Formats: sequence, structure tokens, C-alpha cells
Amino acid sequence: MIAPSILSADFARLAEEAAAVAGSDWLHVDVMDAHFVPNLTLGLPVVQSLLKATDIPLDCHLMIDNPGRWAPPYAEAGAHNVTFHAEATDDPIAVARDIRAAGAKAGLSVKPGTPIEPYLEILKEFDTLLVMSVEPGFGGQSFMPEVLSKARAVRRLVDSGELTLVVEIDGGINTDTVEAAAEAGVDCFVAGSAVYGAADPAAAVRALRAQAASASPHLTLVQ
Ligand SMILES: O=C(CO)[C@H](O)[C@H](O)COP(=O)(O)O
Repeated sequence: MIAPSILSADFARLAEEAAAVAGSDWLHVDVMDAHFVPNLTLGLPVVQSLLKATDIPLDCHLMIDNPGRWAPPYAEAGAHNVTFHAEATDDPIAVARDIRAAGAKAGLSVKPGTPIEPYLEILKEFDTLLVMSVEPGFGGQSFMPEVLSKARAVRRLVDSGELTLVVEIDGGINTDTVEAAAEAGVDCFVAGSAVYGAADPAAAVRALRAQAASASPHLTLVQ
């Protein structure tokens, strides 16, 4: 799956920017609060408007403090996935259960420096693991290949049937890096600048999807 990140889109034309990537699997929406990360983007009112403007399932990535308070309303609004950060809460299971109870898929995200081992036991409470391959906060950064060991570890658990989970990666994904992520077992690739910086965003999505499928030991391209 390819999830274009609207962080790299024109925020004054979000409906058109969503339409420009029709055919994407998810639309990745970066919610930043200027506390958990040093940047401020958008919040629930914009997500509610986007939900009316596009049929692409919204993959909301909350880079915010206190997700227990703020995550469930995104699920209630109709987001497909609501992902929050492991580093932002002491009770990720409670947050995941609240998101699921409110009708969305629950995602857990980890920063590049956060090990995955302490969270393996609780991943059964989640539908998605979002591995950050840049420090969260800004688009256009360079991919950090050292995080792929986390994708590999979780992929093994998915392949052995111990977990049912989408392995997603975010940060610096482009035509130079998507294959390494696919080889590590990633299912879903977030791409901001590589999609919205392209002359033809929809073609960029198709190219990334084809490249990922060709490099993946477990994915098959569905036309
Ligand atoms: O979560 C993010 C940053 O915190 C973005 O989704 C991510 O960086 C995508 O941008 P790019 O593909 O340009 O790296």
C-alpha cells in the first residue's frame, strides 16, 4: 500500500491535492501539536473536512501529547486509522482500545530511537505498526535505514501468525529507499515529498507501488 502524506501538499488546496492521488490506498494525515514534535500542522476540523472531500481512507498519524484525550475523536469522526506514539503515553493499550471502540483501526508509532522489543507483547492490540524512518516533525528528511530491523522483527511475527498487523513506514521513502523497506517486510509506505514533489503525483504513487511489490518477498502487485 502507498499512503501519500499531505504534509507535503498545498494546505490551501487539500481537496484537490487528495484528488491528485486518487488510487492511493490510504491518505496519510500528519497531526502535529508543537509539543510532542517541534511543528504545528492541522487538527480535527481539517480532518473532518477532508473526510467529506475524499473517499481515500484517512490514515491519521497523531504526533501529539496526551493521545488518550485527543485520539478517539479522530476515530469518531471517521478516520480509517488512528495512530499515536508509544512515547506519548504510559497506557498505549487503553488508547488503542478506545480508538477501536470508536470505530477505527488503531496504530502504534515509534520514533527512530525507540526500540520495538518493549512493545512486541502489546502489538496484538493494534492493527498497524508505524515505524518512523526520520525524526517526526518535518517532511523531506533523509531515510534512516537502521530502523528496518524493527520492521523485520515485526514481519517475522506476522509471517509466523503470532500477529495480524500492517507494517507501515514513514519518512524519506522514495524511489531510492522503497525497495529496502519492502525487502524488510513493510506493507505500507508513506511518502510525502516523493509524491507531492513529483510532476504527476498519481504516477509517482503507481511507480512506488510497483517498485515496492517487485522488491518485496511477500507482496504481489494488484493492478
Ligand atoms: O510524519 C512525517 C514527518 O514527521 C511525514 O509523514 C513524513 O516525513 C513524510 O514526508 P517525506 O516522505 O517527505 O519524508
